[in-house]
Amino acid sequence: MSTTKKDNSNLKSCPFTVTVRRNPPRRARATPSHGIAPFPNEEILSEQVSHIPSATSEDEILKNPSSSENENPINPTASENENLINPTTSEENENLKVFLRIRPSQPPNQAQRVRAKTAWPKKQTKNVTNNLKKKSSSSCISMNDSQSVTLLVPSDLQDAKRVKSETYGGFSHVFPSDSSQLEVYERMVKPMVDEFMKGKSGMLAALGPSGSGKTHTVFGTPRDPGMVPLVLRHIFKETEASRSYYVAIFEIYTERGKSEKLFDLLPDGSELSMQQSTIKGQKEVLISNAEQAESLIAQAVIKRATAMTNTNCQSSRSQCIINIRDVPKKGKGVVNSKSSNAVLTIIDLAGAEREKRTGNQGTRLVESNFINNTLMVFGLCLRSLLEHQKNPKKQLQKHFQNSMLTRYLRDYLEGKKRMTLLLTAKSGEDDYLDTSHLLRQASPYMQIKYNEVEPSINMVPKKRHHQASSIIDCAKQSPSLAHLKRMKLVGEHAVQNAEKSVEECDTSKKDTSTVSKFDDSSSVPLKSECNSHAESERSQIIMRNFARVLWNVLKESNSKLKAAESEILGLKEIIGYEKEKNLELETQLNAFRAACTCCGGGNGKTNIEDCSLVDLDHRHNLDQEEFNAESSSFEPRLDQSDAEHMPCSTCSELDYEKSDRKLSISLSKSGHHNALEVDAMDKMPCEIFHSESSLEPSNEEHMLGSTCRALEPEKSDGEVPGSLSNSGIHKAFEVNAVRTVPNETFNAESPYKPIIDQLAEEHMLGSTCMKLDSEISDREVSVSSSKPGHDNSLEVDAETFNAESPSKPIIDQLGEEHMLGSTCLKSDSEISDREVSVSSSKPVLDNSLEVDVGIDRLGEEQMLGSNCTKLDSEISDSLGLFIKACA
Ligand SMILES: Nc1ncnc2c1ncn2[C@@H]1O[C@H](COP(=O)(O)OP(=O)(O)OP(=O)(O)O)[C@@H](O)[C@H]1O
Repeated sequence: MSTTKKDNSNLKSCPFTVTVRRNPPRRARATPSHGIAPFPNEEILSEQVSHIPSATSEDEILKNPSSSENENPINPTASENENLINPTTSEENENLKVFLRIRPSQPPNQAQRVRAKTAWPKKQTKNVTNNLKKKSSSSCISMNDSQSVTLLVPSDLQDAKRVKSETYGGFSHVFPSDSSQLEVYERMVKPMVDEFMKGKSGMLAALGPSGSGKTHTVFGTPRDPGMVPLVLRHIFKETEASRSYYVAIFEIYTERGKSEKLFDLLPDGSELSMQQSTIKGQKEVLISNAEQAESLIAQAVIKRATAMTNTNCQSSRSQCIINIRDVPKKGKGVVNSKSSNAVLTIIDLAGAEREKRTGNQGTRLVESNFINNTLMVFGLCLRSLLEHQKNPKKQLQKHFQNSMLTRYLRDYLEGKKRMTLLLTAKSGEDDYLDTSHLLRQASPYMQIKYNEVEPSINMVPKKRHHQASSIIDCAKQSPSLAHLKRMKLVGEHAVQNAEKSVEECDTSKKDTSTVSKFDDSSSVPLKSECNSHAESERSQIIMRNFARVLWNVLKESNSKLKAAESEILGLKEIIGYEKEKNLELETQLNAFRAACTCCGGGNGKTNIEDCSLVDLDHRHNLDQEEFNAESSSFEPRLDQSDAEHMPCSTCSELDYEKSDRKLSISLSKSGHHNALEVDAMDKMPCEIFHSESSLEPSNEEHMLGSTCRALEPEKSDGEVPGSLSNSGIHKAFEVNAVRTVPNETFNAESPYKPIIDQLAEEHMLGSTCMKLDSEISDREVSVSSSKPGHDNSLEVDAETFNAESPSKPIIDQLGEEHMLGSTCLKSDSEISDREVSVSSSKPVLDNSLEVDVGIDRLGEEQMLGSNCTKLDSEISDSLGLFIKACA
């Protein structure tokens, strides 16, 4: 009652309320002039309430429904005051009925509790908490009369957005927050049920934001049953012995937002499928009493997908559809005039959700998107229907195709069948946006007219009579012609009815798809004719569509085939090219082998003259596998890809101008360690080679490239042996340049080992691995690369005459690539005689090339390709050529 008082006060203030009409189509309709009480004052309301059966009088209502509607004192639509309270006139029946139910605001502590239980605490911002405090203190919606409401803008929004209050009218009825389930049933659902009992199909859909009371209205609670249980109670009270009902209940749900799915909510129900507007495999349960039906519904509700959100602790995550179908029982030749296949559909739509409000995340958010999307499509369908009705030039859009729900409800959404909408709204201040959105969206739907709805049951026998009489003739004609002719007999809505009858046949077929107990003696011949007719048409359509789809698929696969063919051609070309390349490489390899043989193979010392014949320009093209396969003691092992440019620059530059010398370079790679060791052993009194340098992995990159070592054995004769070994994972490549000159001036040996990390090797040798200038003294320089296990090391040892300078740059695997590639060694032996030996050995798993230059797998190709060993051999041209050949 307190709410009523509040509503009354709101009513008084109504004339002073500024009404903002944002969009003309949304404008509230003028209040009908035919004597609607402006607002149900307290007396009227109390009178109404007294009429509305309480829990005790419920049975009473259900006891007397068989009495004529006009005699039913409980049904306000039939009472004398009907027009005063419920403005549904025969005219208005043409329109889509939109009811509005306002949910009572929750007590603050209850609201708090709901949120405390929420699964998404993170999204509870300060604003929400503040709003919570304000909540229930004031209402955002006030009833003007039983058909209109005013939406009051909360003060904070008023200030911020200068939004004004809005009035929405024209509702079939507005249920205040204190209205009971029975009242709602009586006013809204009972007329539908009555029509259903007469054989008219009908549909009721509950629409509204999350937590606004849709599920409560549709299903209710055991103590306060909702529309579905009340409908079932009603129909079973009224049921004649010859009638039975089938109940089907299913939901449309999205699983992780992937696709929409249908689930049968009946016991033993499973996933269903949908073809066009028909649900396949849907079960129906024959119910014989209200208790059985209610327990069935209760079980289904338990099975339904629900989850906790910030707005509702048990929020529906799916669109739930309940079908109650009226099927006449087998009678002994008695035809029930009321027999029909009318279906009463009640839909509890999932609530529209605003992310801010619900605080949904993850799966909930995906579901939320699905729900909102479906509702949007639902709204679009109705809007399109409205626009089409207003302006027939505007085509009826096929929005219904965009969701399962709308596909299923196509007839309703295209205005072919009557539907009723129940809008549920929350009245809290913080619910303003939700409520405003709902009313703005849905209130125009009440302008939708039903001019082309299916004929009532009274027409059916008539129509069927005509049909029956013409069927015999029609059977002889072509099915479609017969069909059209048959439809012409129906009357002024001939064409419409022609379509409808086919649809009806379809629908009846749909409806009876899974029911085995169907029997109607009166309509069996007609039905079977109709069914076969529809069946053939449908199968034609299906076949046509199937052929079209098949054609498209074939076209697609044909184009794919063509693309694949052209790709194959391209690949063939590449293969041909690769083969050519391979052949070329093989010839080079053979030439190389010949050259190696001339060197005596293995560790034998190089015959410079012979080796000079070997052309090393293409060594980087040599395939490593081929190398490995037949590498004897004299085979440089080249890396597949990394070594490509290594020899391109200056692997080693040796100037043997005056002195004898020995140069050895070795690269080893073992375990996870890569090292490039450069040992320069010179026989010079090597002040130069007294340093030992170990390079950290990260910094190694250019170290050898820049200042590895410069050796210039210019005066002495030299011997340069090089070796590369590669054993399975173990590879070693050694380059030794040994120059022996009787002049034993230098006793210093300078083995210096810059140790370079795998990653850094790439450029190390690429720049200036070593520059050895042994201008005066004889010396011995050895460069070796070995790679045992996963360990790579490149060692360059340079030994001068007597002095041994321990300088070993150890370079890691990846760094080898350019280290040797640029200036690994540059040896110029201009003046002195020298001996260069190149050897590569590979005993099964072990390859070693003991030449002057030894390069690891990764680095070999480029190293030797460019300037691995650029021997300025004015004295011996063949030396340089031979070292190239090694690559
Ligand atoms: N008229 C009402 N009287 C009493 N309680 C109500 C009423 N309407 C709703 N409620 C209560 O409000 C809560 C939310 O209602 P309900 O679950 O029906 O909302 P909903 O619109 O179905 O939400 P969703 O779309 O998230 O499923 C429930 O606890 C319900 O009992």
